[in-house]
Amino acid sequence: MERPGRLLLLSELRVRNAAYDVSLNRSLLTWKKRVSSPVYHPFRPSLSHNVPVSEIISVREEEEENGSRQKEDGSWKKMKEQEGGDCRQSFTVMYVERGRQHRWRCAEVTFTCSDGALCQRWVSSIREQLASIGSRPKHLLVYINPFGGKRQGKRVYEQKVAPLFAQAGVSTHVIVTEYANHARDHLRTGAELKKYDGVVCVGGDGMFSEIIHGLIWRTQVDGGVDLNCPDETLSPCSLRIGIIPAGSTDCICFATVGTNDPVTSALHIIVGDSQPMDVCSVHHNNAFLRFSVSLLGYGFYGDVLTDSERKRWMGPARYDLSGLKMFLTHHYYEGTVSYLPARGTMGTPRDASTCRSGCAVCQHNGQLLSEKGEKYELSDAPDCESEGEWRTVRGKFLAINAASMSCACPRSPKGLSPAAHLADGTTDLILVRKCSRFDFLRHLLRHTSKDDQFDLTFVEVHRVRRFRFTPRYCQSDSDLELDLQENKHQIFSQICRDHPACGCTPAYSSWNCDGEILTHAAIDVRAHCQLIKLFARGIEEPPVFEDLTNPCAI
Ligand SMILES: Nc1ncnc2c1ncn2[C@@H]1O[C@H](COP(=O)(O)OP(=O)(O)OP(=O)(O)O)[C@@H](O)[C@H]1O
Repeated sequence: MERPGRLLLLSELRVRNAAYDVSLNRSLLTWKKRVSSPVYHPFRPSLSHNVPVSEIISVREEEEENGSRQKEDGSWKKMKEQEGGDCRQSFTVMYVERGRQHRWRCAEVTFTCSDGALCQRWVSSIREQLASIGSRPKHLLVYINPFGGKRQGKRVYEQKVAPLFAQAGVSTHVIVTEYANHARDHLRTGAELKKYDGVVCVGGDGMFSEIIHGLIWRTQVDGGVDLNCPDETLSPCSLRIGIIPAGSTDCICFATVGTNDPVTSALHIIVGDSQPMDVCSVHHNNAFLRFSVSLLGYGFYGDVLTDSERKRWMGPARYDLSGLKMFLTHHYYEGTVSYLPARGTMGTPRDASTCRSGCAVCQHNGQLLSEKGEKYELSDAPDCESEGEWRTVRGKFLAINAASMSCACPRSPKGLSPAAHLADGTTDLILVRKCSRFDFLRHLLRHTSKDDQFDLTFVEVHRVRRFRFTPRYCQSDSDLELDLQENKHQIFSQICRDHPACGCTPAYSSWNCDGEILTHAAIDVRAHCQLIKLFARGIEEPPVFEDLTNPCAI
């Protein structure tokens, strides 16, 4: 077998009339400027460029005629007449270049050689290497929500994404959705999934949610899995999902790529990245309700969503207004939370390190908890507090949040649970107990600061595999009687849920499930390890040394 470092080609080629030694092996394309004086100069810009073959987008041949050169796409590009009038051939390599804040751009470099046959060898060698990368998608199914965010989805796709796919030789079948849940329903029944290597959604988090609901549902039906049974082992989806951000909330894209930029996302799709991701299933009384990949929030975040839905006409400003209103209203809710802690797994919610590209915690826990591995058995149902590993907490809560990822977004760069992982098979259960408005404000402000979010006496956090919530009014009569003896005042909240005009705290809130309101408050949530895969690689650590002087980048 060929070793990755074996040299495939080494030639002297020209870049902008300067001589370069250019080499290609199975993993790297390198071009290094020939210097007349070998004396080391500390301030001379770097003269060597390395591009991993995995990050080459495409290579195209340029043909010269009478001092001009014709691109393969038929357009003409003026070139300086070569001295002596010798006929030269050139080819252009397009590759990924990293910019600031995890943005990727498409850069290109044109190599010129005097020998046409040599030029051909270079082009076909690079193409051979690209073709041997099995993870790159060739056929994609694309859904565009034309009404997401600022209604720019179609334009963003056509102007920024489609040309890149065409250059990289990726063919697409594009469906512009005509109504809500069009993409979900098409994936469930109509789509011929065998024809594709991946599904791309152009839109926001709501659109992504449609895609995963369609894809996971279809995978379970094809695999004979009963989604209504919360104890079923779900079948992982084989098709990867790409997100081209074009919504008003693009948190999933931000959390998995590190930026909300359509070009960056398109390049991650083209190079065939793969980022596994956990999905939580939400059930009520043995009936499937929804999937969640980011935030399940009861109390504060549920109320903000419910209120903001009534203010849709305001646009994204509605979230600020509803947030302020719900903060001032300061409702708290009673109930029982039972949870199954993650045992034997790496990482805790209070770790200083965060989930990054190639995360060791996700890799370790992924092997331990994978849906197919079944090495980790979930304990029996929590019928009584002492059974199995289940733990139970009762109380009055301002917020109950389950974060399956950090939930970082441009507004809250660290997110609700900064150390949560994308693919470790767990969710971070955050309980914010009843406290003063001032304390709750301190808690909320920590989403935007560097301070430890959980270092507050009224906040507790648990990394869990599964949890259940029962609001107080759903508890058994005997539970209620016991509670009423403890605090007679509670009976009014029970009455007040039917009489909101009296102004007392309502008895129950709603769950905000990735931006959708759930119809039931009593839910059973289970994390499914690495159920889906995205065309992403997680957030990359910034390079130790960045070559900012690359003269070939455009
Ligand atoms: N053609 C369509 N017409 C109306 N609604 C659609 C259409 N296609 C998709 N939708 C729905 O629009 C909703 C919002 O879409 P998306 O997430 O792309 O944008 P968004 O601006 O981020 O939305 P929001 O912030 O309101 O969640 C999704 O829940 C999706 O089901």
